[in-house]
Amino acid sequence: MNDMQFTDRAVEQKETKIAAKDVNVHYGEAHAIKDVNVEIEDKTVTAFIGPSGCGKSTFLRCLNRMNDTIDVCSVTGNILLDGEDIYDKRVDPVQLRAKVGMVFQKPNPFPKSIYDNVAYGPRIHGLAKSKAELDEIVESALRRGAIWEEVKDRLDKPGTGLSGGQQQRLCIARAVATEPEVLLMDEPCSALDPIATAQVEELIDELRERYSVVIVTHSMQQAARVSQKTAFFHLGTLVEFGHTGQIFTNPEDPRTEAYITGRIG
Ligand SMILES: Nc1ncnc2c1ncn2[C@@H]1O[C@H](COP(=O)(O)OP(=O)(O)OP(=O)(O)O)[C@@H](O)[C@H]1O
Repeated sequence: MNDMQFTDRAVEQKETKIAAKDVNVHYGEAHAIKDVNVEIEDKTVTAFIGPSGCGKSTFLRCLNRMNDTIDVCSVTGNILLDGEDIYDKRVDPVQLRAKVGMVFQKPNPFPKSIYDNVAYGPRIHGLAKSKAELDEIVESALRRGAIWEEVKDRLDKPGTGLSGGQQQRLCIARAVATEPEVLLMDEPCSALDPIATAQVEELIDELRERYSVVIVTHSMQQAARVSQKTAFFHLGTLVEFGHTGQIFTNPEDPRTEAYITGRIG
């Protein structure tokens, strides 16, 4: 692990954005997440790592109630966003997902123009009062997605006509267009080539100035490059959570050490 680069060695404590308390997730009889407690900080990139099937994506989906869409899935415990329980029955999941945006493994632009991909969320949430205001929101989101320069002359062309890496940055622009507070990313680079991966990683580093970012990744190099905090999951349990540098260089739990040295997974 000595060849890894870490983004931020400063041990700077940020405010808690999301607090998970005693979270358990079942798919029918299968117990996928076991008593997870964790505090995710604002303006920080947190990486979820661990072997395939350990529950990273399941836990990520708890954070914006995406698991609600899976019939057999039940979630217990509390997940607080700025101290408010997101599973409270007064919370509208659609509003919640505007605040806690998500970017998926495979870029999934809508079959619409580049402009409409980004304008969709702001339109349904009534964020713009005029066409000029909507234009501004779209431009600003595409800039934050680091793709404005590449698409500004073809905003009316289909989003699906872009390269994979451009599509993923468009999806990031779409996610930030509704002014989220948290961005969840489920292996956002796994369908991208190394150049597009580097661009998205650079973008993730910029996004943390404004958002709390949580990224699921299979690549320990990626976790080391982009995150300040790392959570290691194993068999549905959160085994270890701490500063990325500490997790990779001086893990406390033998299971974490076995994973990062390639002995499990
Ligand atoms: N929709 C579902 N229905 C039933 N079981 C599921 C469902 N999604 C996940 N699981 C189960 O929950 C467990 C955790 O899966 P999950 O996808 O969260 O793991 P993961 O760590 O993200 O894996 P990977 O790295 O392979 O994506 C696995 O045993 C998986 O089979």
